[in-house]
Amino acid sequence: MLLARLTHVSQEVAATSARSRKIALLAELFRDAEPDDVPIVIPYLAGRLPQGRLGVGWKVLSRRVAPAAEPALTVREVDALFTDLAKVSGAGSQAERARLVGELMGAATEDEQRFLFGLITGEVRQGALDAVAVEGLAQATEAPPADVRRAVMLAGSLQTVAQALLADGPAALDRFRLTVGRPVLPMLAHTASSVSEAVGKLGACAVEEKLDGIRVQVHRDGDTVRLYTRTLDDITDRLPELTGAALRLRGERFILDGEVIAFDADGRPRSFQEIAGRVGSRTDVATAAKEVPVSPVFFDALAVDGRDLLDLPFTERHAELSRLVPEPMRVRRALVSGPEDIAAAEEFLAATLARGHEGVVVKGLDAAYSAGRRGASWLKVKPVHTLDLVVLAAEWGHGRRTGRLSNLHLGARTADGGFAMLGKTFKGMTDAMLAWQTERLQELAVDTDGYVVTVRPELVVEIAYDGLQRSTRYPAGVTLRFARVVRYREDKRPEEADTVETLLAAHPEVRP
Ligand SMILES: Nc1ncnc2c1ncn2[C@@H]1O[C@H](COP(=O)(O)OP(=O)(O)OP(=O)(O)O)[C@@H](O)[C@H]1O
Repeated sequence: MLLARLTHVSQEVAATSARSRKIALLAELFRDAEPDDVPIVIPYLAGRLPQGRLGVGWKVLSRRVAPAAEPALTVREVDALFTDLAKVSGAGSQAERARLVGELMGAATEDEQRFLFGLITGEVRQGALDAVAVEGLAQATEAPPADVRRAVMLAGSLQTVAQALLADGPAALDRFRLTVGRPVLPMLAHTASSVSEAVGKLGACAVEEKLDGIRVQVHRDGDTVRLYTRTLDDITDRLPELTGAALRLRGERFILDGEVIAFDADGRPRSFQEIAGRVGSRTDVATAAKEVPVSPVFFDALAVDGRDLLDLPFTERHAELSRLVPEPMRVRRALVSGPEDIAAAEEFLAATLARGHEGVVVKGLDAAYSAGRRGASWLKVKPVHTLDLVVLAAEWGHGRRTGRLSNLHLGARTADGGFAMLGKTFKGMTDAMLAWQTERLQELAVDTDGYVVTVRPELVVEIAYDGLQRSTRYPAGVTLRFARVVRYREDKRPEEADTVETLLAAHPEVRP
C-alpha cells in the first residue's frame, strides 16, 4: 500500500467526528490492504511506531528536505527504513540517522513528510482509534464485530487478528481461543470514590485486598510454567519462586491471574519500588531472589484443565481458583450481600489499610472476565488518589540537579487524542529516578530551546497531588496543587493515562 493512501485516510479520519464515517473509511482502507500491510497500517493510524523508539532527535528532524513531487513510497518501505533506523548505534550513529531520515523525507511528498514527522515525534496519537479499527475490520471482512473484539482480546493484538482475518476471512477467528501458554490482556478496574459507592453500584460483591505489587498471569501446562506481566512480557526467568509455587499447585493445566508481592520480616508488604526492582532485574536472579523474595497472590482463574472460564460468573471462577490454590496464596476477601451490608465492606477496607495495603477492589459476583478491558464490575477504591499523567517535556535542573532533567511538564489526555498540560513538578524524585529520567527523556527528545526539552509523549508517571485550582495559564483551565512524583508507570501506555474529562469530573469544585 502506498503511504499516500494511508496519509490521506488518516487526514480524513481526523477531520470527521462521526464514528460511522471513521469506520467506513477504515473498512475501505482495509479492503485494499494486503495482509502484510496491516501490522504497519494499524499502528501508524493510531500514531504508534511498531519499532517503539527510533532514537531520532530534534536535530535530525529539524533539517528541511525538499519533498518529492509524486507519491511513490509504500508503507512497507517506510517500515523497513524505520527498522534500519532503530538498529543504528555506536560511533557515527547521528550521521547515519540523519542520512536515513534524509533519504526517507526526500522520497516523501509534502503531505507525507507532515505525516511522517507527526509519527516520529508522537504528535498524532489517536488512542481511540484501535476500537474504531476493530469495527472497520469487521465491516471490511464481514465478520461479526463482537467476534473480532473477543479475538483481539484473546490475541492481545489487533494487528495479529487483522492480518489473519484479511488473509483467511472470518473463519480465522477460530484460531484465537484462550490457550494455555498464550497470554491474554488482563481485565482492568474502574475507580470508585468510596466502598459505599462501589457496593451501591455492584450489589452483591466480593471486596478484595488491593495489593500494590506487579500483576502476573501464570500459565502452567504440565511441567512448563510461563509468567507474563500486565503488558504481556514474559518474565518467567526472573521469578523462579513463582514457577516453583505454580508447580506445587494441584492443577496440571491452568491460567491464573494475580499479583506478585513481597513481605518484610514482620509480614508487612514491601514497597512497590522494591518489587518492581526485583521483577525488572534480569541479571543475577539468584541474588535478587535472596534479597527480595516474592510470592504470588492469586485472585482469578481464567482456564482450568483446558476449560475456558472467561465467560463464567466470578463466583464460579473463584470456586475453581479455591479448588486449585490454597488460602494463603489467594487474595483476602470479604463477601458482601449489598448496600445493607456496607459496614462489613468498610471494616474490611480499614483492616486492609491497617495491614499496609493500598486499598480494595470491589468485584461483582455475576460478572464475566473482560480481558483487556476496564470492566464495570471491578471497582478499585484507594484513599490516596493519584493520577497517571504523561511527560510532555522536562527542564534542565539547577544547583544540585545541574545536568539532570528535573522539572517535568505533565499532561492529561484530551478528547481529541492529544494532551493538555496540567502543571509541572520536580518533587518526589529520588536520585536514581532523576538519573533514569534524564537518560530516558533524552532518548525521547524531539525539540529543545536549550532549557526545556520537549519529548515524545510516551512516559507515564504517577502523580500525587493535593487538589486542583483554576488557572488561566494552562489549556484545561486548571492546574495541580502540590504535584509530586510517586513512580514511573512503564507498564502503562500513554493511551491509558488519565483524561482531563475524568479529572474535572472528580473535582466539581473547580468547574466553572
Ligand atoms: N484483588 C485484586 N484484584 C484485581 N487487581 C488487583 C488486586 N490487587 C491488586 N491488584 C492490582 O490492581 C490493578 C487494578 O487496577 P487497574 O486495573 O486500574 O490497574 P492500574 O491502572 O495498574 O491500577 P493502579 O495504578 O491503581 O495499580 C491490577 O492491574 C492489579 O495489578
